Amino acid sequence: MSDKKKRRSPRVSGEESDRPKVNPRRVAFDAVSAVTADNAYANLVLPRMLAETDNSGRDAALATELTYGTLRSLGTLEAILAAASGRDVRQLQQDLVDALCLGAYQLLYMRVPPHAAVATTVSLVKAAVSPRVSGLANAVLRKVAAKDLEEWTTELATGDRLHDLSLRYAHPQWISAEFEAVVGPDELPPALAADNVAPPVHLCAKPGRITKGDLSRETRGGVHGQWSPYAVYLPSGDPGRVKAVATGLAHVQDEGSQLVAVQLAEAPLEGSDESWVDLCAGPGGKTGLLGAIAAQREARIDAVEIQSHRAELVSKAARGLPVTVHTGDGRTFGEAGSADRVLVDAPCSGLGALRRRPEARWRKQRSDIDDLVPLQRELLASGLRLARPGGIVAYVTCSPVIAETEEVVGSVLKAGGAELVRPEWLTKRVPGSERGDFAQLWPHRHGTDAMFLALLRKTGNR
Ligand SMILES: C[S@@+](CC[C@H](N)C(=O)[O-])C[C@H]1O[C@@H](n2cnc3c(N)ncnc32)[C@H](O)[C@@H]1O
Repeated sequence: MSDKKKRRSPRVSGEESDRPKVNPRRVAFDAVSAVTADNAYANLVLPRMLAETDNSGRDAALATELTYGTLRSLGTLEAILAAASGRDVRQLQQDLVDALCLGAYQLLYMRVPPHAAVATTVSLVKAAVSPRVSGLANAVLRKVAAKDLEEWTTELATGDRLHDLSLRYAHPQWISAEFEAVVGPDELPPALAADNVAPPVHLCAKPGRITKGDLSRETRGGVHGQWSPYAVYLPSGDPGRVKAVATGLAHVQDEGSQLVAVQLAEAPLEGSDESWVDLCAGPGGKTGLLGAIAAQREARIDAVEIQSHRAELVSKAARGLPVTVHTGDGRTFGEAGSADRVLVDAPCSGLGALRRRPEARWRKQRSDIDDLVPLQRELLASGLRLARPGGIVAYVTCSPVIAETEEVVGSVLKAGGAELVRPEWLTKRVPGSERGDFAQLWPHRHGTDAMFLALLRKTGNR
């Protein structure tokens, strides 16, 4: 993404409120601008803009495809625009770059006829950027339109495999390198491609509250998930409108997140099994599922979250379940040796969920991971401190990156007092999920987020 230059806020209300309807391309432009100029999150800002501008049905679908697709592909679009314009796009004003990226996305990734993509983008530039640069926009987009995506990526290829794949599949090269270190070179292209496909909504039927069958009937056409005993795939529509979701009997949760939570509950354990801890609980997806399982087993959960607004979300997710929510630091929480099962769902880079957050890949940097690793180690060490001898700790990340996963676990194990347990409930259920002694799910293999799980048993005092 090019350098962000501050400028006016997106115009979806106020000055446009007297207009009967805002064009979906303009909505997409405003959403992309809010992301590039104001660091907004597309999945938060776009639904609000669509509602405020009365866009629904096909118009909303077009605005969504334009916004999410453009944001996902930003690095590749900017590289192509740089070649077509003969200049570094960072020299151009940001709102012009946003409009050009939207136009280039329609030319290269959608079936919009070239004359329509160019004409509508030039009109957008005139209205939303400045009539002075509409000629430049027209000239650049005509050059972009002269080749298709395959021809552009071939022309811009350098022969460096990782660079060329990153360009083709629109990922920063450092992320491709991190994925390749786990899946290897042959599986890298499908792993990258899967991040460019919007995921379906997965629901979790809380055990003891509603069955999968009843939930799928309520969703009218929802099908049972492939892996999790509680997953239902929502065919379409707003999950908030499903009655079971609105009443808390079910919740939205990626199937991979369900699997790692259930694996903690399914790990063999000798002795007492009544005191569970969820050490990084917000916003409460896994607490909700584990809380429902705990209720069936007469166990109870202490759920810890450092941010108070996220702790409130956990309380909401756990309503009616045997869960006590604490706002506090998981590194210092609780009494050593008191817990039978502990979940450490650590804050991480989130590189396993890039398909859900269109702009995320361009915002993250490798140094973010270096900043997270010490906290991840401390939280895992704290989880082991809380576990009683023989107790089980699940270390989970929504990232496959080696530094956040194997290396964190390896360094904490070095301190002694714990051993690895193979997550067999999960790996037997889900082919292709074994990663040495750990479990690793992938969007391209399993249709889930790329969740990592390590199971540890406390063997002595720490
Ligand atoms: C990956 S998210 C957890 C997702 C959650 N388990 C779920 O399934 O909905 C990590 C959470 O840990 C919280 N967190 C970060 N540092 C923490 C700390 N020191 N103690 C407790 N929670 C922390 C973050 O605020 C964030 O809500």
